[in-house]
Amino acid sequence: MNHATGQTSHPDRVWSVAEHLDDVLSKIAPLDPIELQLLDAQGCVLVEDVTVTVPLPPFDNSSMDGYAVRAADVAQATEAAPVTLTVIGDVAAGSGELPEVGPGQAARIMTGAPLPPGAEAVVPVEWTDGGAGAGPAATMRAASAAPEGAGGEVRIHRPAPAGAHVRARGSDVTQGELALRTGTLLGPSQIGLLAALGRGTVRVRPRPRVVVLSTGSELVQPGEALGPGQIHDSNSFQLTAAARAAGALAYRVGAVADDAETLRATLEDQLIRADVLVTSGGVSVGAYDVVKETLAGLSAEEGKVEFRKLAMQPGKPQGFGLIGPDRIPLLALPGNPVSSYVSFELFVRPVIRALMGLPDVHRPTATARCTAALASSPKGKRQFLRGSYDAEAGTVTPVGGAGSHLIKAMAHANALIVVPEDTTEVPEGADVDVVPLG
Ligand SMILES: Nc1nc2c(c(=O)[nH]1)N[C@H]1C(S)=C(S)[C@@H](COP(=O)(O)OP(=O)(O)OC[C@H]3O[C@@H](n4cnc5c(N)ncnc54)[C@H](O)[C@@H]3O)O[C@H]1N2
Ligand code: MOO
Repeated sequence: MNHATGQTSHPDRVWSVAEHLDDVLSKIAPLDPIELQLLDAQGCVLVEDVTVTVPLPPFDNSSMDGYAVRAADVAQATEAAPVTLTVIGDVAAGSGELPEVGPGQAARIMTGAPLPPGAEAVVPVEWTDGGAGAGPAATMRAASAAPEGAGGEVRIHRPAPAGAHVRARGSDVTQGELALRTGTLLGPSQIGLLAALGRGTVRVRPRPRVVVLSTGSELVQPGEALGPGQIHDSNSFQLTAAARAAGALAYRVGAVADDAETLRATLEDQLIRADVLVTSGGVSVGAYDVVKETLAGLSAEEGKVEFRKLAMQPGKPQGFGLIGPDRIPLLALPGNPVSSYVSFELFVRPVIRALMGLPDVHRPTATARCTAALASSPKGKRQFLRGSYDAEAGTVTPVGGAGSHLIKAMAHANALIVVPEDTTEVPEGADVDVVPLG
């Protein structure tokens, strides 16, 4: 369709991969941000600047299990001439009430516990006798087994200047500081920081809800026996898995028979829960190509889906448009299993990532030395062959042939080999572009 005029392009026009992709992406805007629970926001893009309301750490605390002391008290301590201090109590992590450490005193302190008033440094337990009166201690005894450790005396073997083994309030982030900038992709450590800052929810672009439905009267659900002429529906599983791998929340709808009314009703039902609709099958030129038949004839109110021929192999027939009251993007992919998967990688994955507001919507490409000759790529078409890519060796080996029904070869490949439109043959050992599939 021409955006300016709303006209449909000529049915004989052949679109390049880039033209189709540009047209699709030009109609996709990132989803509106929503507030999500932290773990639901993993993999999403942050849509707010997160500033620090409580510094981290929120209070001065010990980085070691040991004794909180006054620096001057222990300045002269050596193992030969230890300094003896009176232990006034325990400070455990989470302690609210803190003892005041006066001259000649120490408080036994645990990692993460607040530094009590009066104390300036922490002497690790290994630099003391641990209160046992013998040589250097290796460890503290559990308070439950030896409550007397919270009192008595401790001999300090080494000095500790002010600040030693103390993690100062705000030494990680200070109040008012920018912790995470809008546009940040939330991975595990960003989620950890948000939690540390006390954020229970966060504003992000959500994962798109992708509804996948396959069409074909020959399709049978895996697990069920095949009758004559039937095959198992593999596309809806492959595409749903691919949508999840791309970051979407994907829902698989059972295969729909080649019947226009059923397809129309199913699409109407699914529109409510979809940010993207993906169909497979029924887009070529056969007498039962019901996706094309149904969607090419939508009323202006229902939306518009255009069916095109692309200069690519596999994946020549493609449908794309916006349907329903909310104008939800619909991508109608060809039914051949390799065609539908390659089409997903090229067109649906970027749509999902654009909806999520991710900066890199396309997979990176690499150059690799092809270990075998590639013969007879169709002239004028961009061909996507399946390959086994070895990043370390910088090589790619074709897996299976060009047939778009070769499901096993696809499953044994880890990359697509791209043969440009003007190339029909690639000699063994030549460099080719590859798209590694993660
Ligand atoms: N006369 C012509 N015939 C065909 C042309 C053409 O230009 N002229 N194009 C061919 C190309 S290229 C493709 S790709 C396919 C696309 O066909 P459809 O999108 O209409 O898909 P179907 O006819 O429904 O199915 C094709 C093939 O794939 C199998 N299939 C379909 N759905 C599934 C599924 N969910 N799981 C597993 N396998 C599936 C189906 O049984 C067929 O074998 O058209 C060519 N024909
Ligand atoms: O274009 Mo079809 O997708 O080659 O098999």
